[in-house]
Amino acid sequence: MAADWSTIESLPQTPLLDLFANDPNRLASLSLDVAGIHFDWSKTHLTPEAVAAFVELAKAKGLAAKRDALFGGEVVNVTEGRAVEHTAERGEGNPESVATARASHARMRALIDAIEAEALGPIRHVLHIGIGGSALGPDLLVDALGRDTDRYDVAIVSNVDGVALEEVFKRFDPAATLLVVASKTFTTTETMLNATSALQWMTENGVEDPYGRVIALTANPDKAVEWGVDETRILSFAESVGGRYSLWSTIGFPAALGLGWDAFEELLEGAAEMDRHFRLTDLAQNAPALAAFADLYYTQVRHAETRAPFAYDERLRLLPSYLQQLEMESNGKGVTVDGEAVGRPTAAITWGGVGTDAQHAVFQLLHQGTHLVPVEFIAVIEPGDVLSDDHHRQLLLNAFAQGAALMKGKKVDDPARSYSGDRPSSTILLDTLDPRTLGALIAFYEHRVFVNGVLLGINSFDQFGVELGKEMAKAADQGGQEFDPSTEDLIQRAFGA
Ligand SMILES: O=P(O)(O)OC[C@H]1O[C@H](O)[C@H](O)[C@@H](O)[C@@H]1O
Repeated sequence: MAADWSTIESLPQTPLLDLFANDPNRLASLSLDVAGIHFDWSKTHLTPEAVAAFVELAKAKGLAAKRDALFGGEVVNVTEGRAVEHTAERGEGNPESVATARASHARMRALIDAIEAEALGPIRHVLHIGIGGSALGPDLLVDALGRDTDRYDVAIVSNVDGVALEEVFKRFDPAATLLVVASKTFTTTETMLNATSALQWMTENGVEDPYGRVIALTANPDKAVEWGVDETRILSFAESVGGRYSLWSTIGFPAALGLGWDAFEELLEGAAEMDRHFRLTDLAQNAPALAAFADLYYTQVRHAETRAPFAYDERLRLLPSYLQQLEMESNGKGVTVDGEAVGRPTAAITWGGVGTDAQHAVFQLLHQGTHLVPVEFIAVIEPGDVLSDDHHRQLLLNAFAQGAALMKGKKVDDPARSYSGDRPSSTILLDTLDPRTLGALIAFYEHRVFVNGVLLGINSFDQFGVELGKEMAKAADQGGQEFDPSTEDLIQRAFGA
């Protein structure tokens, strides 16, 4: 089979219900189970033939070699001349990098033991300050897994809007607060300003040695020292761990402290299990690869501009925003690794929400709107609540029924009340939501992003697109630079002459 996009573009476009009718084996061939997670792509337009064509394309794009290079610690982030080693944090990768990660985890564990033993005083509150990858991952973990623990009260603050910090100041006791400053670069404006204000709040409220209560999580320890953090409380991680891939590193500290060390280790083990699946399984049976094939089918062949994950589980309510950074910052690119224009759409816009809430708000567009939106349902079989079974039963049945309705549609005489159907969805069903399964789920998404990037020929691991806005904000702050009339007017209105 020719291994290019045209093969995939010329595949027959058969409606979903016909695909089921024509192939009694469809469900079995388009679903699989890995690491306590069931994946079902049978309600997408993928077919065994489409998968075979994508496997050929992946071969032509050198996916296997690129995957080996990723796990081998080679420089795959070419524009920044760096290896990409988040998998080493969970024990999978170049042995030297794995050893470095283990050593940094050991230091993190020792510090957590010391905090638990009250070496830094009677800590009850943990104020974690970071933004982007230094906040979204920890926030997801703590929110998803920390509901039933009373170990520590963890707050994650990212926004430079002082309102975000003030909310936490109102409920935290400064005398019992640990301040965690998380920044890979230790230069991010928002984080450094928030950290300074938090230190000031501690000082103003009588904490004698506020610096003694600061933990820094960073790949730039020198900057943390310069900022005043004692070396014994700097938990560094490797430069080769990207910001949006960093929750496995010491950036996961608030999760490890808030959930306990065993939970953090289980998270890493679950991710490692997905790593091994991704590294060792045939692409036709490989969960991250199949998910990426479905993504690419819709962006390239059906011209879908967005994709929408809906978490049918309150505990996973932060998953869509976590995925927005992971997917859009990684694959929202316009040039290939060789600097050429990609010439085809790259990442879909990731949006989504929480079920069942979203059904009563945005699902109208999914069922009858004019955009094709591949939907992803994420649900958990074991309930997170102890109320009557009705709650969880309603939650799951709604998720399943939505997928069925999108596919089946409904034709009636009144066009306003008709549903076209043939709208795709995939389902990700976790046995339970524990650290291990969540680790595997997040690693699945990471590798899916990687496969998308390789097939598109782009570098998923840089993010130069965020720089220009930062530069211009800095210039505006420093003054002396002339902007366009609109921007000048806005500055004038907000701050006067
Ligand atoms: O961890 P930091 O160095 O503070 O960076 C925080 C975040 O800001 C940057 O602008 C990037 O877009 C993100 O990828 C990064 O996670």
